[in-house]
Amino acid sequence: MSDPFPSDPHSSAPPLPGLVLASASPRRRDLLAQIGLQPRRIVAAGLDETPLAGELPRLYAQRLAREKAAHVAAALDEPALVLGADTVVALGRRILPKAEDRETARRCLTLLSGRRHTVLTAVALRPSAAWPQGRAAERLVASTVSFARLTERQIAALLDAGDWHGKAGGYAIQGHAAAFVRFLSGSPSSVIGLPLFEVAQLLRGQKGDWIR
Ligand SMILES: Cc1cn([C@H]2C[C@H](O)[C@@H](COP(=O)(O)OP(=O)(O)OP(=O)(O)O)O2)c(=O)[nH]c1=O
Repeated sequence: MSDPFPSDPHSSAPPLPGLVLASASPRRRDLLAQIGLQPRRIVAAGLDETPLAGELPRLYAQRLAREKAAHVAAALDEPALVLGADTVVALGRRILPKAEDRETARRCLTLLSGRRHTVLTAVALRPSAAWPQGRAAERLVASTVSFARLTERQIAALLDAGDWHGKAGGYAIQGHAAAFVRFLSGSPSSVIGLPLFEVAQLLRGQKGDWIR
């Protein structure tokens, strides 16, 4: 039987672009899946994330999201829309580190105990050169999180839980720290790494049928 839908080798239609997630974060992949988006590819940018001297938290998050998306977009020779993001925990003008060891997480939790802080997530979209119809776009989302006062024993228990590893500010609101979060004002998905409402809005602003 002949193929009812033969592909036309002479078709001039451009190949469809794919969504590429420029992040090593499994949270970001899971958050995209939550709204029905599956990236065609996941490519970690692997950039140096050291803040510039005196860099303000908002500008830092925006710069990194932009750099992650642009870095991955520049390396692609296929039509693609690249999504980069960066999440920063800020105490006023101070940027708290991403906790890679227990002592850093302990220092962060001690600072956050009994206080309100800001969680900033910047997202950036960059089209690859092979998809010039795409538009560069970005958003910054700020949320406020208030922690209860933590005792030394409670901090030790949070550290033992281990889910602070690789998290901005040394805690995971989706993990054990939730037992100490008095309130969150803003975007829960943004605190975990990707503001889903804003990502959907940005995709709706692109040419093509990315999301309804
Ligand atoms: C505050 C907070 C942060 N986080 C996470 C989100 C981000 O993955 C991480 C902040 O580090 P990021 O540098 O934003 O992201 P990443 O290192 O995980 O991945 P990549 O740089 O490749 O994109 O902290 C939580 O999961 N829960 C929280 O409550």
